Amino acid sequence: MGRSLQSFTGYVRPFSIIGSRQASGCPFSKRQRSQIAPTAALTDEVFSNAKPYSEVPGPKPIPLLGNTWRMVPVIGQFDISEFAKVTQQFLDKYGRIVRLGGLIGRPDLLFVYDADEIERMYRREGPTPFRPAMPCLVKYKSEVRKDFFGDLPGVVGVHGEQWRTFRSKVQRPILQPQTVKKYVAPIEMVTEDFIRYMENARDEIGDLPKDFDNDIHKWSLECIGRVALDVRLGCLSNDLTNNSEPQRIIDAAKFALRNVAVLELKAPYWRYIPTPLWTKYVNNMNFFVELCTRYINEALERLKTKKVTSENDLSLLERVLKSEGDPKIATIMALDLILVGIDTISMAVCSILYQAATRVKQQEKMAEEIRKVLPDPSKPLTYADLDKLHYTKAFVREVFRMYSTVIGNGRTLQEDDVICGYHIPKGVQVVFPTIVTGNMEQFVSNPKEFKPERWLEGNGRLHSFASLPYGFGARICLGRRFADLEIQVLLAKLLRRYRLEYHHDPLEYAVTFMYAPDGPLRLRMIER
Ligand code: HEM
Repeated sequence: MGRSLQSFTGYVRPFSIIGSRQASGCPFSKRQRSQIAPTAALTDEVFSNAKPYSEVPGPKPIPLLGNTWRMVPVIGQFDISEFAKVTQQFLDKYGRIVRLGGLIGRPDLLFVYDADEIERMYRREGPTPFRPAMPCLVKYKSEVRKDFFGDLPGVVGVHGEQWRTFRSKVQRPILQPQTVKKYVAPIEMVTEDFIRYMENARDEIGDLPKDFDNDIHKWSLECIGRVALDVRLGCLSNDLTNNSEPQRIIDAAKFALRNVAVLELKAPYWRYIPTPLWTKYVNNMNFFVELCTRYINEALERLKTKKVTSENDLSLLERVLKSEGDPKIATIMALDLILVGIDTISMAVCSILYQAATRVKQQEKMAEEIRKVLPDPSKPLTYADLDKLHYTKAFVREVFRMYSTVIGNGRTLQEDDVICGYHIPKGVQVVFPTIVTGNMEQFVSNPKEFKPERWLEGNGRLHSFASLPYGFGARICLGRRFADLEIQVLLAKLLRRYRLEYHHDPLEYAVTFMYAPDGPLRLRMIER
């Protein structure tokens, strides 16, 4: 299934004057820092020298049909599941800035393939960057369940002051390293259960089942339940009945993953009438809202009798409950983390494990590093241990560069701008296709070579803004520290004891919601 353009740009952010802010989300931020100063203010002169918007190259819309048809599988020449290739084709055919206009019922998309320009735009973002995202969710939050979400509907699919106010309430506890440190042991426990689950799921030669990607989803659900709801959801149990709550949660997450793109791209009629798929979507979302509400109420009850001597005794959820005094904030925070924190990490892990299994030399280097840092496999992991896994982190970073899980980010222009010498009007949705820019010779030396060392050695070209897996600036991924933690714990635990292999037809990458290997992920797991 293809991921909709709207969702694609959904992983983007807006504009303002941030000055010298760094790509703070990245563990390699020092190295990644760009040498290029953010461009000075856009003067009248800059605008008057700019070429008009109408001259930006790009596919010309056909009268009546516009350009939308080009993205529709079967009739158009661009298959949405091949979106990574399409974005590359745009660059090859039209150059570093491409306008896709005439899209029925939506603003133009402007693809920018110039890392310097991308940097400039990110650095000039205002305090409330606008990442056009998830129209279904926007309608659900702002219309269907306005009764519940009210004036502080969270961060995902929310913009302007409402976004800023909500984000400022939850950002500190979520992003503080102290908070994340507290989750090393809980995530390790979930991951140990997952590895046991994998051991049981293997066949006699050690191959994992065809739908192993579903199992990875269960692990990520279990992780997010532990982080956002303070519970073990029980998704990794081997004998779930159809009606059990964990199975219903798994089904709801799967439904969201598979149907949002269909709703947003193929059948946007829900905007006007409540189609059956839309009604199912609303019921599915209601299920998540009820689930979060119930677990947050339980956490609130527990908190009433919990002995707390310092902030350090509190979980992330408890900190938000205590500091905000409004369980609604904690519920909506949990909901947002769940909505975007399952597929992203699952798809990233599918990609990372597949790359590890098919790159023997690099996998062995990771295993060696992990063995060195963790000589005793029975000793619980610490944050300090994880911090020492430099090569392993570089491997992950290199997977993100070459196979960008979130294929791009974007921002809706809130002011007119000059990009690559063209005057671009406000309202246009700018797309930063990291899947392409991370692989451009101009910004990365020998981009076709898979080389984790490039993130450690500091020689060669590596433009900070060519590959930004978690976005940048005020709207940067809120779950990135947890995402890094979950990935590192999984690799440390798994590769410490097992070798991963892959003995089937090579998997192609496709945009199946995110960018990930498409097909049965039959990894083989062999004791070291
Ligand atoms: C490897 C996994 C992940 C990747 C590649 C990823 C990537 C991204 C990107 C590119 C953005 C947009 C940032 C921007 O606009 O500049 C984003 C936003 C977001 N992510 Fe992640 N993410 C991942 C995992 C997670 C997880 C596990 C969670 C939750 C625990 C999460 C929660 C969020 C939230 C809430 C936002 C919206 C932030 C806002 O709009 O204020 N992400 N993510």
